[in-house]
Amino acid sequence: MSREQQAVARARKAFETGRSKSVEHRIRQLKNLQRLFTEKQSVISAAVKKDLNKSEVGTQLYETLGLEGELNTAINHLKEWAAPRPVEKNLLTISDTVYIKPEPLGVVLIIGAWNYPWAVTIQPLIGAIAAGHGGPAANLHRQRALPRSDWGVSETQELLRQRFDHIFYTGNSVVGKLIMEAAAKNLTPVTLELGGKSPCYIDKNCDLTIACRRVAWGKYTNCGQTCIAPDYILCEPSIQDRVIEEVKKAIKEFYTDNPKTCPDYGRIINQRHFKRIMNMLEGSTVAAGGDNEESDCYIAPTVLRDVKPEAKVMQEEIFGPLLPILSVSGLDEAIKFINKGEKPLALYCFSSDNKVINRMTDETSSGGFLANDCLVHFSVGSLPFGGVGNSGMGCYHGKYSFDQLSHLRSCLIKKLNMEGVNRMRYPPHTPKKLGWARFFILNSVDLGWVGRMALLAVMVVVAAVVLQCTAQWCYQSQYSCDDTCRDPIRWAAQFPSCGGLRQSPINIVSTKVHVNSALPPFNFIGHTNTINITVENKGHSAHFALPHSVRLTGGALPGHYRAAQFHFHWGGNGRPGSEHTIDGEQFPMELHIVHIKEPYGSLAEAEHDMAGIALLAFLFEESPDDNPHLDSVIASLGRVKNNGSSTVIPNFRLSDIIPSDKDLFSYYRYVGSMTTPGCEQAVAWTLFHRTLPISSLQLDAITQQCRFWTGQPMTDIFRPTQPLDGRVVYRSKAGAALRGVMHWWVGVSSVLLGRTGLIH
Ligand SMILES: NC(=O)C1=CN([C@@H]2O[C@H](COP(=O)(O)OP(=O)(O)OC[C@H]3O[C@@H](n4cnc5c(N)ncnc54)[C@H](O)[C@@H]3O)[C@@H](O)[C@H]2O)C=CC1
Ligand SMILES: CC(C)=CCC/C(C)=C/CC/C(C)=C/C(=O)O
Repeated sequence: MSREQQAVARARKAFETGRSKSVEHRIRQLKNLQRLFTEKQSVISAAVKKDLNKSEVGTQLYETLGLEGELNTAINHLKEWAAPRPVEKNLLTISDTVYIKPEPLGVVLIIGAWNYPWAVTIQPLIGAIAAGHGGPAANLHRQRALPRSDWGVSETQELLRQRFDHIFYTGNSVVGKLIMEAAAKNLTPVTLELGGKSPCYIDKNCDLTIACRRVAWGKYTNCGQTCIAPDYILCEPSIQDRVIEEVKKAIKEFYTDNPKTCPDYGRIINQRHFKRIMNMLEGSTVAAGGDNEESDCYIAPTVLRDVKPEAKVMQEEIFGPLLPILSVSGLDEAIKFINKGEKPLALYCFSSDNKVINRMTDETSSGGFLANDCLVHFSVGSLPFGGVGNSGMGCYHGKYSFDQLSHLRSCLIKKLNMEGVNRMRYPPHTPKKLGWARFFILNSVDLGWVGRMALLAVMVVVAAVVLQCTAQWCYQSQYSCDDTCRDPIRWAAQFPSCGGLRQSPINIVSTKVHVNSALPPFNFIGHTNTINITVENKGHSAHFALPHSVRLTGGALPGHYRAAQFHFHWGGNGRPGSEHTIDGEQFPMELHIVHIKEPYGSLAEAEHDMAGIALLAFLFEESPDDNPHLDSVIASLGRVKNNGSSTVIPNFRLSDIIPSDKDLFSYYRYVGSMTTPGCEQAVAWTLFHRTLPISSLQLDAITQQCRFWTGQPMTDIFRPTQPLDGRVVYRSKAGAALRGVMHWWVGVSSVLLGRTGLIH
């Protein structure tokens, strides 16, 4: 086994122990690394001094200071970074637990360059430890420093033959491609922090002294061997001389008249690079600097003027202290020039004019963009640092390092209930299910603070929608409606009252009814008033709303009642559709007029009272002729074909469709329920003997016009008859005395309450 294989095996074994997954362990490791920079600062600085002639202060300022900041950030935020991250949900997943769980990938190989040897290796290492990796194999390629731990090109090549879970590479683009090729063999993800030529546009509209000082600092720091150093200047010819003068002034200010002896001026890493940089001078005019000494790897801060795009120095990243100036006619040409090249790692623009800065950002692309300064974006831990295109892929710093080296695992934890909602995605697929799926999937729930505020409201909407999809009831005729709705025999599963012992409708066996002389005629109030009524398709039937002025007393009802609405139950295609049957006979249609006991304001309030709702029912019988009083009703149904649609019938009189109270003295009475969910057992039923006429043509017209909420034709809208369960059906006797009324009702109530008491 090679040294490299052993190192990788050790790292993998360490990872497989699972120790590195604990956040406490990661924080301990990061604190150990923190100690390295306090305890070994002078050793670190001395090593970098040997390599690059960086001063101790320079090493701290440009390398270790940033690392200390990164360590503090990681230690302080790790718990938060590593914690599961709840995400926005859609309506389909609102009741699930949906989150991102950051997980370590495994073993990470970090390959760094020599120019900032600590920054470019330890900074990704901080991310790797924070993300919970085992023992990352850091390859520190430094020529003179720490020789025994130095692994160079051949060791890196051997490492690349091993399998890793991520490779984080910093260096040039040519080697970057080799890294990616090696990684591809194992489909290992890569982060490539590469370089390239970072342009610097100086607009004539800016303070050139300040601009040139900042450019000079960015260029000559570390002797130009900085990945994000401004590679060359683009400016108009009119300002070139001033730019040269100002850069020269800054060089003198920073590095004295003799940079060679200045402790803050660095050296080229080796003679190979020295020769490479010196070769680039060929064909260009030196405007400042140019002095050099090969044995000392010294090249003075140098400015080149009137440089042509074809010049040698413009063919590759300089990575040394040469600053070429190229002429452009203005911003347009600068943008064109930049866009002709590869996408740079950094792009700099100096201008006092925001429009210039905005155009430069809008019309170009680069890893990072900095206006009116150089390099400092590297030190902002909250900004992702990385290239684009030829300057690299992936990014790091702060939380970005953690994320870059983590697997952001998508987790969705569902419960095994709520199966009804899932039906929209199970075959058979139908356009209706697709409609629901669109609604549930495309409506997201933002759980930000605003979202949290709105969550309650959303839950209500969702509950309503879920109910509609999972608990929506339907008539038997609709039952094929994607199997999401409940037909009458399953209403009770969702609406428990529907399984009660006082349910309606019933079959009335005429020979078993109890004739009761205490059931007097009714007293209709407002039935002859001319009113405008609103008709609405409610999805299961059409409701005709009645005003409060229509009222009802008498009929042995225990109080005064006001009308709420009337509706019809019908069949279809010649089939009968009444709800109640008499001696087993079903009638073509049935009219229900719903009344609420006073002082209740709504059905919901009335449903707690056993006689809170008074329902007057009329059966229709087929007649040879049309019933002209039904014309306006039939016409209005044609205007409310679809669920939710409504219309108005003007000048309507209830007395036109039902006989006057004088003619309605004969009726059946029993206590029961509403005939649609929730089947509230709060109804005093009155079914009149007197039937209403309707022709078969009218019946056809009624049953063929409307559609259910499911879109199907609204036919056979009746609930099958329910067991009597011991209840008594009474029949009124014409001419009954009014004084027996309360006595009758009290009698009925006590019988029912007694039964209810037995049941519970
Ligand atoms: N984007 C960024 O953050 C940074 C980018 N850079 C870029 O790096 C470049 C300068 O560094 P380099 O000269 O590349 O540094 P380098 O010569 O130190 O190479 C970088 C790493 O690649 C390894 N390597 C080199 N040749 C290899 C090969 N054939 N096979 C396998 N491994 C190999 C080296 O051992 C070293 O660890 C510049 O282009 C600079 O812009 C440098 C620092 C930071
Ligand atoms: C404000 C301040 C001290 C900023 C430091 C900017 C700087 C010189 C960063 C160096 C970045 C770096 C490590 C580049 C590289 O790898 O080439």
